[in-house]
Amino acid sequence: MSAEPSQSVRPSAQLASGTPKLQGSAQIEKDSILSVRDVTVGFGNKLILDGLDLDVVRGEILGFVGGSGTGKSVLMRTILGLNKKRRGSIEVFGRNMDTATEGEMTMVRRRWGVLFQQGALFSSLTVKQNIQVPMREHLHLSQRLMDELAILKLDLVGLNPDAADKFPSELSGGMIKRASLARALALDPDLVFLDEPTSGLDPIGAAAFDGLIGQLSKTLGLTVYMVTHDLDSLASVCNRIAVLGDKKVLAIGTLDEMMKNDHPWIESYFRGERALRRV
Ligand SMILES: Nc1ncnc2c1ncn2[C@@H]1O[C@H](COP(=O)(O)OP(=O)(O)OP(=O)(O)O)[C@@H](O)[C@H]1O
Repeated sequence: MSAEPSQSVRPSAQLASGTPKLQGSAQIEKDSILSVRDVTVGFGNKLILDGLDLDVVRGEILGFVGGSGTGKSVLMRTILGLNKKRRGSIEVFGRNMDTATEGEMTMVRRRWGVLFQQGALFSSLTVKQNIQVPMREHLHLSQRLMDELAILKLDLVGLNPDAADKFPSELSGGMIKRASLARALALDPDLVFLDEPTSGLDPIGAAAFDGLIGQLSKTLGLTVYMVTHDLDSLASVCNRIAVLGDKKVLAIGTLDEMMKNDHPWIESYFRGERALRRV
């Protein structure tokens, strides 16, 4: 995945609106549904994250950026419990992930959805069966009800019911992203993690996907944690942006605040030649 800001200029990229009213760090901590404190992750003798802090506020769309290989996916996987940390704590929905009981962990997993890079649909399952994987794991529903729910999820992400019986290999890139999002929404989550959701999409498809994320966030009250390299996504749907660098969150705030930040990487990302071309 390239670390370069997107070259494309979207048809209707604008500054995010509807930013939650945040009054300083105390308010952010109070409204936080994901709280990361002092998290340190390494592999062998290579330290990737060192004492990282982060809060994600209920209802916001947080864009997460950083140079290639800085650890954006590692952090997301650590939050999801797929990577071990060496130090620190992670609280999701008020539950400390180290001390939560198995039952509490199951409840937390039911309340989040994940869209991995490239969609990560099971290639041997149809779209409908993919959407039903989390339902089978967590719910006890009849096949008929799960079939109805799968069609509703497809509708939610703008796919026709006839996509239900297709295999991932029969879908376009944009349809794969939408089908993956439908699977991430299978259990009506409060929080979704999206790892580079618009990568590989053309500018019109990417703008439509951004629009979908914004609309779902608004109508379902979804909180969105989105790793992206896409400046248009950051500008059009993200309420806040976090920048990863030097093994930590270097800065977090609105796009306006990023535009004023004079850290060299942040400056070249948000005010470099490529970024300014999209203005
Ligand atoms: N399981 C692992 N074992 C060893 N090293 C790993 C492992 N997972 C990630 N890394 C290393 O951690 C570093 C950060 O990787 P990560 O995939 O999080 O970067 P990223 O910021 O998401 O990059 P990109 O924007 O290119 O996707 C890289 O140097 C990667 O090689």
